[in-house]
Amino acid sequence: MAEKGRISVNTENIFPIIKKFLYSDHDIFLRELVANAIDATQKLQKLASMGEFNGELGELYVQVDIDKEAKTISISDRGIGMTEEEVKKYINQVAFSGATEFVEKFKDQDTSSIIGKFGLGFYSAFMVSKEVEIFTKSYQEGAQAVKWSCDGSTEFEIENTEKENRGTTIVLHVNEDSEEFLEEATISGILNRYARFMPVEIRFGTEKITEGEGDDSKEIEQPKVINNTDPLWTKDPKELKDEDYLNFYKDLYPMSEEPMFWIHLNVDYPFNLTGILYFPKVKNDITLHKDKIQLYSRQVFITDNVEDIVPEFLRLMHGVIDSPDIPLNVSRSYLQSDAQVKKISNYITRKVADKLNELFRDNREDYEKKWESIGLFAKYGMMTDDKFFDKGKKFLLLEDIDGKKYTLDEYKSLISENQVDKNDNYTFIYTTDEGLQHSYIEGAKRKGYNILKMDSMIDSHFIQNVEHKLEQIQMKRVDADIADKLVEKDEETKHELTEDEQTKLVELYKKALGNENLELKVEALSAEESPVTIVKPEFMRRMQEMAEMQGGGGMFGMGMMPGSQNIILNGNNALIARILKEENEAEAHKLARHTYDLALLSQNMLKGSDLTNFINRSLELV
Ligand SMILES: Nc1ncnc2c1ncn2[C@@H]1O[C@H](COP(=O)(O)OP(=O)(O)OP(=O)(O)O)[C@@H](O)[C@H]1O
Repeated sequence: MAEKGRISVNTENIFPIIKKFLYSDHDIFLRELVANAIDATQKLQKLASMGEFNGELGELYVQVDIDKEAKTISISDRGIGMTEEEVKKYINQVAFSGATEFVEKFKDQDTSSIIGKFGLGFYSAFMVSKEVEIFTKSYQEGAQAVKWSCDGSTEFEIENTEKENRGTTIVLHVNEDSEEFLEEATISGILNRYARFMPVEIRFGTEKITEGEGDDSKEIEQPKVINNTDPLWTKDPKELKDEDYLNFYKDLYPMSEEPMFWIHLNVDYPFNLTGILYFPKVKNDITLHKDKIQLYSRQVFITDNVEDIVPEFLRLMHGVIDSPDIPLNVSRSYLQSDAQVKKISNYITRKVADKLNELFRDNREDYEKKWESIGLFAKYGMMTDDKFFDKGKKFLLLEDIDGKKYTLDEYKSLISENQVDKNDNYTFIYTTDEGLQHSYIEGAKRKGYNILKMDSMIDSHFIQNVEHKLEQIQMKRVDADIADKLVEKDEETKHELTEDEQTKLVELYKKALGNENLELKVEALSAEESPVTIVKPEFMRRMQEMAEMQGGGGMFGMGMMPGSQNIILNGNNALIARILKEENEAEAHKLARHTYDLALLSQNMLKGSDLTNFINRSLELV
């Protein structure tokens, strides 16, 4: 029979493990200790508000000090403090049992983010200290102050001590490897990062201010408060003006351009979340804007890596999210499967979609002006989130080459006359480069087609996505086919050439161009269309682009994939007819070559010696 048992972990090993695991992020010891001090202060405030503490509250703040000579850092609060029993219970037992669990669970993982989860918060002090002392006096009447000390082994000492004020002071005797933490700038930096918006005043160092006016003014030194205890997101949106939001933004991102607009998040059911998300003006370089959202838990800064809480596409936004309900201190894979996190992520997505919809509805003109930036969010969102896609269909705008913007529905009705093919598909014709695709655009315009501009970085992906998700829409780049064939209709232009003549023409071109493998086709186009056109069929071109994106072009190298370029000969063009009738073979080949070069030229594909030859031949013909 199998035997069941428990893996026992010896607490002797804990400190080395904590130190080893957490070495990458030593800074957080200060966050943990200051957060504890703030908790203790808020608990006292709570007791007072419930009438369970009737003593003098006094000035409530957390004081951080460094003493370079004694090599100590201390964190003091005037919160609830602890009795001897409480020290034994909360510091000794909880931490040690928590630490045991910690060691068992995460022996083999990268655990730099899981510290607080198991009540190791306080123990993070040992990452930077060779000895830690706690001086504490409970808020309860007549409480005896106690001193606890520990040198990082599992032995601790606890004794009675004298302490004037209620509350707790933690003294860290900084170890040799951590002396950087005795620098004012280092501590300032850490406090600025983690404690900037903590809810109880934190004092560190002093600052000089001028008091009074004119001759009476004097300089005085006063404690420096490093935090803003009630940041904007904790306030009632109804009381805030645009200016407040813009100022707060400047505060958070001093170097950034003004944002376009923002959303104030505020829910308390089924989870707790507040925050402000800003939409920056984004241009093409998405990566520059990523990872600017800061995540807080009850005003304690946790991280600016919100990968798993905020849907990918919304990571372009800036701002803060504060939620005590996000399990911050657990591993990433856990976060991804956490139902709460999913709900939060869905909530944010919905809010953003609603905001865009509202902007669109309330002020279309302004919305259109901001479309360049908004479009990135909208398209990115529609690609990555199906629910967002459904909402986005209403506020997505398509822009044509004349700069006119349409919703999907508006666009469909615009092209319903002329650009619906024989299978009832709406054909959206787009250009990625107006300069390069100019001759094709002209051709399509002659047919009365509308041409969309799809030239942003995200568009090529977006196109595939839209097609896939929307029925009866097909996207074709303007050079995917000759203008006559872009929208496939039943009607056919009559061929002037017989089958034999067509075969002869193809052979003639192959010979003239000296390449048997060219994909040549004779089509009956209108007489005024060019004699030769090179097209890049939509499907093959996308394959090629994909292959290139995946590096090198796969089995085809950087070259052209077969079938990714077709040469269309216009059987109804007068010049083609003349080439076919030309009895002098050399002359026929010369003309064939020339018409082909013209097609290349219109696409900016005529290069090197081919170009030189073309110029010489042109001069000769002139
Ligand atoms: N400054 C303090 N004043 C009063 N009690 C404190 C103070 N610091 C710590 N404690 C007590 O010690 C306990 C353990 O602290 P520790 O930081 O290890 O874990 P935690 O704060 O409970 O959890 P976490 O840090 O994971 O949020 C606290 O819950 C609290 O009861």
